[in-house]
Amino acid sequence: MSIQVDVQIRRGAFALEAAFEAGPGLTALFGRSGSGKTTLIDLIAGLARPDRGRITVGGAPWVDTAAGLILPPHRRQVGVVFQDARLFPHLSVRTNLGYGRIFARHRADPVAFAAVTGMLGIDHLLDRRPAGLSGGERQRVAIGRALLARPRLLLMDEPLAALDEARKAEILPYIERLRDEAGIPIIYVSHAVSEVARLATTVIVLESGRVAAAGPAETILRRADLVPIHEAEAGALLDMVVEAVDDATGLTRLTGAAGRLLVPGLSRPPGTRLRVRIPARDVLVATERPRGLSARNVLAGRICGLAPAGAETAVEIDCNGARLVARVTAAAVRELGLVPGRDVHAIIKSAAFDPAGIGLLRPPTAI
Ligand SMILES: Nc1ncnc2c1ncn2[C@@H]1O[C@H](COP(=O)(O)OP(=O)(O)OP(=O)(O)O)[C@@H](O)[C@H]1O
Repeated sequence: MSIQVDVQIRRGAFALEAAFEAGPGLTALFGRSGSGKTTLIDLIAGLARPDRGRITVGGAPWVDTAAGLILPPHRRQVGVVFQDARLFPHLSVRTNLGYGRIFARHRADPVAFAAVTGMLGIDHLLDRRPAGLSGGERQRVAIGRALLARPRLLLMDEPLAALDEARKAEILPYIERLRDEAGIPIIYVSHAVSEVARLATTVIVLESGRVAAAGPAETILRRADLVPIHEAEAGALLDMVVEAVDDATGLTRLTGAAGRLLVPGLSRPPGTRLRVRIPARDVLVATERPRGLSARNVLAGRICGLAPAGAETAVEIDCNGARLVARVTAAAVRELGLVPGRDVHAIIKSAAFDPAGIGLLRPPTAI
């Protein structure tokens, strides 16, 4: 299932003109405040009408202005999750969940109900009222309600923005499961690099109502010129597998194309596939293998690109097919003679490994 969007709309002084395609997994719409993310969600959900354009979901046209077609929201089979959960306060969680079903116009399916509540970890909350739930629990119920309407597409507009860090950490694994198990494309609006890095299969960068870049999360997020919020947050995403707990250090040993990494604070069983984000600011470059260094993680590689990143330079390093990126000053580039093709060592500071930023990874199943 995929979705194709090619739309134009003017809202006051703001003009949106955007085209993109989203496949299975989670597609992040990423951009500064005011870049048009919510406008795009409104157009896909049917809450706004484009001046011109087409939206097609799984081959079915939802919008085709040339043909005079604009399906109303209730005929779009789309689930929407907003920043606030928007549950009915006087109803139990179980009844709130049922509301999605009523609009889907089909009868209760106890198997689907149990699968959704199990996936979101909300079985034990069914008889409670929203007021007694934490913010994270409420959002999980809101996601469950959207899923039980059997949408062909799930739109999530900054679903974690109103939660504190602890609640965000609690809900992120459920969104990972949703991405990997729900079997429907998810379009996810965020301006938090860490969230996008952890969750996104594909990233669409919006700038002033236009698509500035689109592609796999690994490719987009390491480019400082495309990470629009704070270029210091650009970084690499490495696909790694848990090997074992290292006896000597008690750290978890991860292995991947780039080599081995020792990471603190992870309790994942061997064989677990992870996405590890390594911010460019936490990577140093050495032209010889460093000795007498406190950093444990040193990966050998070859410079494959240099790009300006604000006052500094982003050095892209190919470590056996995996790409790392380091931010260094222009002076260091000159003094160390950093040029494409040069063999180097990337030293990863331990600050790079924030356990909250390490996500579970499973390839999305094609549907
Ligand atoms: N109904 C409207 N009338 C006029 N201008 C509008 C309307 N709705 C949105 N805009 C403008 O369109 C631009 C894009 O807004 P939008 O909400 O899509 O951005 P966003 O990327 O979702 O921002 P944020 O991250 O702050 O939610 C903004 O400049 C906004 O002021």
